[in-house]
Amino acid sequence: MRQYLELVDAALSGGNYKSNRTGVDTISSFSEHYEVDLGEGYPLLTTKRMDGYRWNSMIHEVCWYLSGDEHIRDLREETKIWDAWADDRGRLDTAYGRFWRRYPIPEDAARLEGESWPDEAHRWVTTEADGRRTFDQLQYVIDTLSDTPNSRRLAVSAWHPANAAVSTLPPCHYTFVFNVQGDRLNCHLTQRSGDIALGVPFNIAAYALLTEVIAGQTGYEPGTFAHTVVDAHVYCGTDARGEWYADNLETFQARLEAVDGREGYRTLREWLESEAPDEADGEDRLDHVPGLLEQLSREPLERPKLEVADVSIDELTAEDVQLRSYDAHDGIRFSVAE
Ligand SMILES: Nc1nc(=O)c2c([nH]1)NC[C@@H]1CN(c3ccc(C(=O)N[C@@H](CCC(=O)O)C(=O)O)cc3)CN21
Ligand SMILES: O=c1ccn([C@H]2C[C@H](O)[C@@H](COP(=O)(O)O)O2)c(=O)[nH]1
Repeated sequence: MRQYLELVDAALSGGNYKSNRTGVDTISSFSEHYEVDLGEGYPLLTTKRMDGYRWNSMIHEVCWYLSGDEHIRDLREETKIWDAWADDRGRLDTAYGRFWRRYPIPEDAARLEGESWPDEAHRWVTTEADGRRTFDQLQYVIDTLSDTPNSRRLAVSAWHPANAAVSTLPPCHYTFVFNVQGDRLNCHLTQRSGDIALGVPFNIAAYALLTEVIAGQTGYEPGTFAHTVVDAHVYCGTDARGEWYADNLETFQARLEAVDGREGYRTLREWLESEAPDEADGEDRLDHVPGLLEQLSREPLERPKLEVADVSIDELTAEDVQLRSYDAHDGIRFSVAE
């Protein structure tokens, strides 16, 4: 997908060196935005292989979001990608789906006079087993798309400010809005923080899938997926390896600017590997720059297609989604900064 390569290039060429809570440094860029027409195929990356176990992780992650679960007990049977942020009972306070499907409604005593809140009989309110009331944002969007498709209020939020302030890992992709134009269903995602090499390819795949599923359920054609990433970053290593970028970013960026043609990215990668200190022992591939330069050197291939069974968001399983006509360059391994 061309737009992903442009995002990689924009962050590397315009980004600043930035340390952060993980201890793995980054090259970081502010407010990157791109748009993809889902009518031209499914935007799964082809410059690295994303089928097989990566696809399995992504699709089960989406099913976990849709489940509304606050824990990863089912998800971790399929993939380890969230294990590092959960406790041994599988509890995780970055439960996207918990807020998508079960956003907490204030108790009666916590409400102020004049505020509007739905009662327990309301269409999208659930009274849970222990009596607490929650709101299903995603079902609200789906039903409103059928009833009042021109609504400009089709927003879903995974952000609860008070929870985010104390959470181990507040949601990264924290709000999305659907918008109908003609017969097309568009989706705009805002992400506060994006790990361009590892997280963002999953995020693109997940929201493009979600848009296709909801378009199918509501009778629209999948339209544009628009994505804004506020802190768009490339991890570049720890200690001496990370610091090398602090001291040499200008030289690196001048060389990147001078690249002419795809082969030039490979030459830049070779220069980088010969100049930068090796990664510390046991810290292989926390520097994502070489793997991303490799991707920039590859020609994107034809976009694949998705086939999604006609089932509701409550019934959707991994088997209901088939990837068709997918061909990709070799996989690239990156390590995750915790
Ligand atoms: N630094 C960082 N980057 C992220 O993308 C990220 C976090 N932290 N923390 C929370 C979640 C977890 N996510 C992750 C975590 C790991 C992979 C990962 O290792 N992906 C491998 C495939 C691993 C697998 O499928 O088993 C890849 O090559 O894409 C991807 C997304 C996205 N998020
Ligand atoms: O879906 C996701 C989840 C997480 N990320 C990345 C973005 C950051 O690199 C880390 C989160 O660290 P913060 O310090 O909380 O920003 O995880 C992602 O890209 N996509």
